[in-house]
Amino acid sequence: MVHRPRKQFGQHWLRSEKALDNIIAAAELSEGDRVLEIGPGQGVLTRKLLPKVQSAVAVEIDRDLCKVLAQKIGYFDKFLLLQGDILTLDLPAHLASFPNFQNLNKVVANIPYNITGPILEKLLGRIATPASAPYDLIVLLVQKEVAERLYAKPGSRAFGALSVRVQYLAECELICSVPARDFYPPPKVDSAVVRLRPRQFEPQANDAKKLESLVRLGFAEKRKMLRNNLKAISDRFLPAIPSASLNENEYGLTDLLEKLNINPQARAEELSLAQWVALSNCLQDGEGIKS
Ligand SMILES: C[S@@+](CC[C@H](N)C(=O)[O-])C[C@H]1O[C@@H](n2cnc3c(N)ncnc32)[C@H](O)[C@@H]1O
Repeated sequence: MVHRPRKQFGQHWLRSEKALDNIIAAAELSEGDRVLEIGPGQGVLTRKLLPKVQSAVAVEIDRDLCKVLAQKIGYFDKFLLLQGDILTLDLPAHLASFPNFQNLNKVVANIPYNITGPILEKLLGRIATPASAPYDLIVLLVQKEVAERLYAKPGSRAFGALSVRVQYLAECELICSVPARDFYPPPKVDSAVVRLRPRQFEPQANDAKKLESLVRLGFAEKRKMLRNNLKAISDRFLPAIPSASLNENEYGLTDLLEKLNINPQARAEELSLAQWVALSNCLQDGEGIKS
C-alpha cells in the first residue's frame, strides 16, 4: 500500500542520501549507543542508524505507518517501534519491560516542524527544570530559521529567547543546510541539521526560575531596549547595591546594567549567556520576577 504523506503529521520524507549521511555522521554513533528516533516515517534514517548502534527506539504517531514499519525495518533484536505522540508518551513506562531499550543516550531525528519547541523542551527540559537524565547528544533536522536561532551568537539578529534557553542547556552547532527540494513533498521552507550537546552551563544561575522569567521578560519586545522590557521588575528585585550609587532612573536598572558592563542602551539580543546569568544572579532573592 502506498502511504500518502500526511500534512497534519508534518510528513516530508527526506530523499537526500547526502543529508542522511550527514545526520548519521553528526550523531557519532557507536556500538554501545541506544538511540531514540522521533518520527521514523518510512524508516530511511532508521535503516541507516540501526547497523551502527546497540539498539534504537522509534516513536511514530501515524498508526498506518506503524502497521508495516517494524516489519519492513527488521532488526527485531534491536529495534523497538512505539506508536504514539512523542510529546505525551510516557517513554520510561513503555520501556520498563525492555531492558535493552532503556537508558537511551542519543536522539537522532527528522522531526515534524510544527512541534519543534515542545520537542526541544521534552528532550532538554527547561532552564528551571532541566532534564534529569539528559541525552549525551541530540541531532535534529529542523526548519532552517529555527536552526539559526538555536546556534545564533549574541549580537546577531537570530539571537533570541529560544537561543538563550536552549544554549543554557546545550551547546548547539550547525551541521549542514538541507534545501526544501531534498524532501518529498518539499516543505515551504529550507531546513538544517543541528547538533546539541546537553551540558551544565557555567556559571550556573543561582535561581534558574528567576533566569527563565528574566529571559522571557527581556525578550518580550525585541525592538525595545532591554531596560525598557525589564521595567516590570520592581525595586524589590534589584540587587543590594549601595543606594548612594543608584540614580532615580529606571528603578536603578541602568546602574545595575553598567555595573555588569552591559550597555544600558543594549537590546536583549546583545547580551551574552554569561551576562544573562550575571544579571539574574544580581536580582535579589524573593518571590521571583513578576511578568
Ligand atoms: C518530517 S517527517 C520525517 C520522516 C522520516 N524520518 C524521514 O526523514 O523521511 C516527521 C515524522 O514524524 C511523525 N510525527 C509527527 N508528529 C509526531 C508526534 N507528535 N510524535 C511522533 N511522531 C510524530 C510523522 O508521522 C512523520 O513520520
